[in-house]
Amino acid sequence: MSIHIGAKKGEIAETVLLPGDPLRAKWIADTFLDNVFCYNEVRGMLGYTGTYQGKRVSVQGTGMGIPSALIYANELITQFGVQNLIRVGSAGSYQEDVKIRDIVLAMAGSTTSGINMQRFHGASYAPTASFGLFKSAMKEADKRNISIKAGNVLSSDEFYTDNFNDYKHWAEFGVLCVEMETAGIYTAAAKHNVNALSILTISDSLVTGEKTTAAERESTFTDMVYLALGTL
Ligand SMILES: O=P(O)(O)O[C@H]1O[C@H](CO)[C@@H](O)[C@H]1O
Ligand SMILES: O=c1cc[nH]c(=O)[nH]1
Repeated sequence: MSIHIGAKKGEIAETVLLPGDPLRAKWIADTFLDNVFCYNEVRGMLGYTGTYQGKRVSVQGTGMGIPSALIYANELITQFGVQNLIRVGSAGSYQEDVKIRDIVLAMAGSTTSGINMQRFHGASYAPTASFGLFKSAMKEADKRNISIKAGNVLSSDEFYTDNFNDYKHWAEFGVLCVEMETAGIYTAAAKHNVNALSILTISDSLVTGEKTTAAERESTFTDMVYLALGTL
């Protein structure tokens, strides 16, 4: 057991899917996995292990934002030997051609978080996806005929910003969408020499104002889960 994860040694698989929402973790376990058991209820941040096509896999809620996600990423890697961290999250589109329910593979995670500025003494570190996981997800997307977008995403420290139009600056520099954890998870994975990938489904668009409902965000993003499970 670690401070925030109530699993015994060996109860968590080498590959863990990481939704921000713990109820999305439950939905993924209930919908896609066999032989499922719940290994974590600490703070309601549900974690499950099961099998997908005979292969062991876990799914663990991370909560929202880099500080919360880093607690789970660090404990999963250092206490439970996790090798592959695959975020399955929702994101807001910054680009006209990135539409609601589109899937984005995050090649890199820009961020407004201060964590890496502190760590690298004011210099700018570029957290990136693991190439192997990225290639596997692309291959699965081709196999399933799921169209994807890939590029830079913004991991923001704020959901509610003071100036809505600030997003346009990131958009001008090619950032595809905004979420709140990828840059932290990629950095933790790099530090510990394990693999990470963020697969994101567009839940709303800052460009058009369209939104999906909370229920939809919890439980209808099936293609992204198939891409994540396809990397096993
Ligand atoms: O749907 P999840 O995975 O939680 O991801 C996005 O949704 C939350 C904000 O509503 C943030 O965690 C953001 O990264
Ligand atoms: O962090 C997030 C997630 C979805 N949509 C947003 O606008 N921000």
